[in-house]
Amino acid sequence: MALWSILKVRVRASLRNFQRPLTTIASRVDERVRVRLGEVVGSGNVSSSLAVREQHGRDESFHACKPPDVVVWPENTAQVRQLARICYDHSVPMVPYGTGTGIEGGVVAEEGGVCFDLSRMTDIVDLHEEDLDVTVQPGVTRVALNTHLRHTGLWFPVDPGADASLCGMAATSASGTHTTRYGSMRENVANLEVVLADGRLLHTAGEGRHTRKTSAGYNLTNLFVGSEGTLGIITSATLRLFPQPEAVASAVCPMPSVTAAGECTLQLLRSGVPLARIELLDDVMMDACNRYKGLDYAVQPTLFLEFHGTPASVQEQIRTAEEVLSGYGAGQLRWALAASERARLWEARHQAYYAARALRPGSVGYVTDVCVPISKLPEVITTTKEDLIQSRLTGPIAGHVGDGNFHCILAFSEHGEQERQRITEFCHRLVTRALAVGGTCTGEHGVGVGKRGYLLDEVGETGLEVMRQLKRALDPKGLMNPGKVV
Ligand SMILES: Cc1cc2c(cc1C)N(C[C@H](O)[C@H](O)[C@H](O)COP(=O)(O)OP(=O)(O)OC[C@H]1O[C@@H](n3cnc4c(N)ncnc43)[C@H](O)[C@@H]1O)c1[nH]c(=O)[nH]c(=O)c1N2
Ligand SMILES: CCCCCCC(=O)C(=O)O
Ligand SMILES: [Mn+2]
Repeated sequence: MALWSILKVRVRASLRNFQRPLTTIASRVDERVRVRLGEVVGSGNVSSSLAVREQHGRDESFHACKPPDVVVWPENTAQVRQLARICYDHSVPMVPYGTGTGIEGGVVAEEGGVCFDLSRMTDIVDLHEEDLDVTVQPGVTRVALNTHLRHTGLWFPVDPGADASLCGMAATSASGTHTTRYGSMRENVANLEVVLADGRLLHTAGEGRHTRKTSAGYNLTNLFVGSEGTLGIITSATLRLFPQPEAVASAVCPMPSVTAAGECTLQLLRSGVPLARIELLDDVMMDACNRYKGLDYAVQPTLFLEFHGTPASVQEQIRTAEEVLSGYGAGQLRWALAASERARLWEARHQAYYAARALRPGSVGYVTDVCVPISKLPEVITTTKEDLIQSRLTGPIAGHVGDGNFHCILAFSEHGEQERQRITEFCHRLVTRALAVGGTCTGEHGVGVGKRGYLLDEVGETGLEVMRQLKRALDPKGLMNPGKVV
């Protein structure tokens, strides 16, 4: 059987496995419900216009738009609870919406229903500078938080390329370029306030609690981190903060091959240098970034590095790192020390998604996201690059290599059916390769609609069944973001 047919059979089989715990889902939001929703939020905060619905029925990815029936903009938690209760009573699906920057179709309204756009809840509720934590409402984005914190000497380091909402980041278990040193959302959320499907209010670590650690019962906080709107609506998040580093140095370092870059990354991690960031861009990605941002970096696999600490410790880290790098044939390091130069360097990295898509103007981007044990990274990334060449695909690679996590972005024309098929097959092989070495089908973008077919292989039958039991317990009518994750 051709690979494409095998793939289709497998995807169909795993789709059949979805025993969504829904009872009855109303296919449309009728006028009665619409009126009740409007009574809660006021007429300016509810819309059924097609343009607004279409804008909310898709994210930044290629996943097809499926608009919700209504969009509501609650302004506080009490309103979210009342809206949820109305949806629950009328068995209407609910889809939470942060900033729509997701790339696995998480906000696509698979079964219509009500989209909860949380962008008007923008309060930074509690800043405890002395405890190094902060509580934010779901409309607060990471840039808004860090701007607010600028004069406190503190910051929140989890940084996906997009300026996403922090509660959306909790919902997708996001990470970013600083994760290798500071962790992902999983390590940095201390408490969540969540409106459950029936309107009940849950504080995952207890109301008002904001400790650095707890061993009080089940870890409900991390049950909701990565739940992608399928278990409840996050109406506030308590996050860990860090002191802004006294000294920062960034560098760009060309490497002879992706294999050397991967092996060197491993050795740097083993050497104990507390790398603040280590990112790999392959030659194709460097070329795309040069073109997109008007830069002149060497078109070679390249490591982007950053060191944080006191001035003395940064110097020490750099000395060790340079020794390790030279052992792997690294080229000349280009340093960025001033804040503006560093910002330029990292802006080029963060725009990788758009730079890759700009290689083919008018294209859409098929983004992959796998993560493997760090020791397997050199092998998996090298094989993936060979696979791209054999598949006749242009797929720049960028990776958070300190975490064993990397992406290819395959820019394709919506009309090129054959090319799209080759891309789907390539992505399937990539995920299979990652799973085979003990990796995961998604390091950070989440399952959404794109990775549902792989969850069974990844967590096993019992794992998936326990996830579904948890879903049924919290959302017995199957109304929370139906068609996603489990
Ligand atoms: C250019 C670029 C670069 C990157 C990325 C995107 C883009 C466009 N991303 C992906 C994206 O930014 C990330 O998934 C964010 O966490 C999504 O946050 P939004 O607020 O946009 O959620 P969005 O609105 O897209 O929703 C995503 C999912 O979360 C749910 N959700 C949102 N808010 C919720 C809430 N308050 N309560 C419950 N559920 C909620 C939604 O229902 C949906 O399932 C990423 N990601 C990453 O991890 N690392 C990276 O490096 C990058 N880089
Ligand atoms: C090859 C670049 C793909 C980028 C996808 C977005 C993302 O997660 C990132 O790290 O950037
Ligand atoms: Mn990423």
